[in-house]
Amino acid sequence: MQKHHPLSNEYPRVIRLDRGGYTTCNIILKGASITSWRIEDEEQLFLSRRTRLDDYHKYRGGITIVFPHFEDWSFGRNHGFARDLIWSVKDGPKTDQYGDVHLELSLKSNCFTKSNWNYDFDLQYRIILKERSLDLKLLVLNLSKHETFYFQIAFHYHIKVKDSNKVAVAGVKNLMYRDFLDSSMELPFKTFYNDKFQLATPIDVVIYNTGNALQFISKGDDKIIGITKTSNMPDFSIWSTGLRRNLPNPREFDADELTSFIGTDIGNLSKVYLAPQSTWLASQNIEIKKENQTRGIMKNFIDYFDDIC
Ligand SMILES: O=P(O)(O)OC[C@H]1O[C@@H](O)[C@H](O)[C@@H](O)[C@@H]1O
Repeated sequence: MQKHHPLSNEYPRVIRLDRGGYTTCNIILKGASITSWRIEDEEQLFLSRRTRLDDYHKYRGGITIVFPHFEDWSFGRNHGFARDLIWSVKDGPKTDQYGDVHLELSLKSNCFTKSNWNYDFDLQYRIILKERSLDLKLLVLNLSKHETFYFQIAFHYHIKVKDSNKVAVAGVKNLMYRDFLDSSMELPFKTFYNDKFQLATPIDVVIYNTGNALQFISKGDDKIIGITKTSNMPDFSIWSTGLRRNLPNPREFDADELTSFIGTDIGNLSKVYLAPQSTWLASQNIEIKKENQTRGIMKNFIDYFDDIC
C-alpha cells in the first residue's frame, strides 16, 4: 500500500504499471486518467500534444471516467467530476502470479462533489495491466443510509489509430443508434442493418443495448481492438473532433492528429439507480491484436479476399 495524504504535494501524481517487455501503463491521479498504455513499446492510446497535463485542464486523450453524469450537466462540468478530481491509491501497484500488474484507486464524496451532487459515494477503480489487454473494473458504493441516487457511468476512451476513417466497428447488426450529426433525421433512432459500420469523421453517434463484445477493425494499422464488457455497460458512443454539436474543437489538436484517434464511451448512459448501502459493479477488457495475429481466428474464408478484390 502506498502511503499518501490527499493534501500533501509529495504523494505520487503519476503511477506507472510495468509488466516487463516494455508493456506499461501510466495513470495520473487527476481523474484516474490512463494517459499511456504501451504494448511491447507501442503506444495504444491517443493523447494530444496540446494537452496540458496539469490539475486544471481537461485531458484530450487517454482513458478517463464519465461519472456521475454523461454529457452536459446543469450541476457541473460535462461528463461529471470524476475525471477532474484527484483520486487516491487504495492498493498497488502489485504484480500477481501471472505477471499482471494491479492498481486500485478510489474517489470518495467530499465537500466539492456534494456541492455538485449531494450524495455520499465511493467510486472504486481497479486497473489490471495484462499482456495485450487492460482490465478495467468499477465499483460504485452508495454510502448513504437513507438516500437512493442514480448515475451515468462510462469509460471515455481515446484509442490511437493510424486513420480513423479506415476503422469499422463490428458487432452492430440490428442495434439501434442515434446520429447526432444527421440534421435530416426525422426519427430519433436508426438501426444498423449490417454487422459492420464504417466510421467517417466527423462522427457523433450513440449505439444502445450492445452485446458483451465489440470490435474496432483498424485497417490503417492492421489492428483489431476488442472490447468485452459486463452486460450492465450496454451503451456505446463514437465521436471524433469537429465543429458540430459538442465535439472536441479541432483547435485542441495538432493538424496531424485530427484523424489519429477513435473517441468512444462505453458504459451505462441511461440511469443506474442505487439503493442506500448497496453497490454496483461493472468491468471491461480492452485487448489489442495485430491483424496478422488474428487472421485465422477472426476471418472466414471469403474475408481473406477482402484486400485482393
Ligand atoms: O470533450 P469531451 O467532454 O471529452 O467530450 C467528447 C465527446 O464525448 C462523448 O461522450 C460525446 O458523445 C460527444 O458528443 C463528445 O464530443
